[in-house]
Amino acid sequence: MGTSDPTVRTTPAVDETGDESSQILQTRGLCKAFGGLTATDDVDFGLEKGELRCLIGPNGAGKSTFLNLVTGQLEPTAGKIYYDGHDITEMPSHERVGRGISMKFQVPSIYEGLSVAQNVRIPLQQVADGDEFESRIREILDRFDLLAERQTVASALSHGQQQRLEIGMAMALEPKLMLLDEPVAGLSVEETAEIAELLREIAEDDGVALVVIEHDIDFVESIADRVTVLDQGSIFREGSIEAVKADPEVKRIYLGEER
Ligand SMILES: Nc1ncnc2c1ncn2[C@@H]1O[C@H](COP(=O)(O)OP(=O)(O)OP(=O)(O)O)[C@@H](O)[C@H]1O
Repeated sequence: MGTSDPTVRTTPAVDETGDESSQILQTRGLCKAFGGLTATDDVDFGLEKGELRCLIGPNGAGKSTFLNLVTGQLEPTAGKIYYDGHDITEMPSHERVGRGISMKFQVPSIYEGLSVAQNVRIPLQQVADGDEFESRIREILDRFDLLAERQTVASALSHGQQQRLEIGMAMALEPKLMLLDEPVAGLSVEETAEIAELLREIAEDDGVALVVIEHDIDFVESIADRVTVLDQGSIFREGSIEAVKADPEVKRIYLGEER
């Protein structure tokens, strides 16, 4: 599908010269089929280090499938995934986490029966020394505004606090790439604004690259450097939020969907 707007690309930013140093993540020809259904269709995706990219598209467009391929939860049918210059297509999921790819799922995957501090301790055990635990836990809880709740059992937190806790747990792993599936679904306006600010800080201050699946276009507008639109498993458009929002073809694929 073509467009006359030069700020909107119909093909993604893949560096064919082999100079991949500025990109933390690339996929080439990535495909995933579930039986006869192609959920990811020949996706060439490129993400700069420290970039905050939003992934949007209608229901069933293949957004979650794409993130699950990057984390290794799903195996591709074809294609390659490169992370920080290395081919990780065959790498097991836990090893990808160890190399700095962390995922935040839509439903908070926290340990509900444990305290807030104990939750943060779990990922820290993978990266920090024992004598650093207490100071690192305090640092993370302070940053994610959960210090007063350190002894609170996680199930008693508000939904917004649980989302912040899970992002804090993901940051405890010192990632280079964080993938988030609808991090503000069901949150209040205030909680959404807090998460938006945190994600911008994580990209700008920590230099972590983020891919965020999101349906809320106002939230996308408030955080994204660039936007990738998926439709029927393929990249449909890619560009600035302004250009993508103004594209009549993007509006067309969303027609009939409540946003
Ligand atoms: N494990 C699976 N087995 C079979 N089909 C699947 C599986 N996972 C996803 N699909 C199908 O693949 C397509 C893409 O699904 P996916 O969840 O990636 O889309 P999405 O863009 O994240 O959608 P939504 O916005 O509704 O979450 C859908 O048609 C879905 O039904």
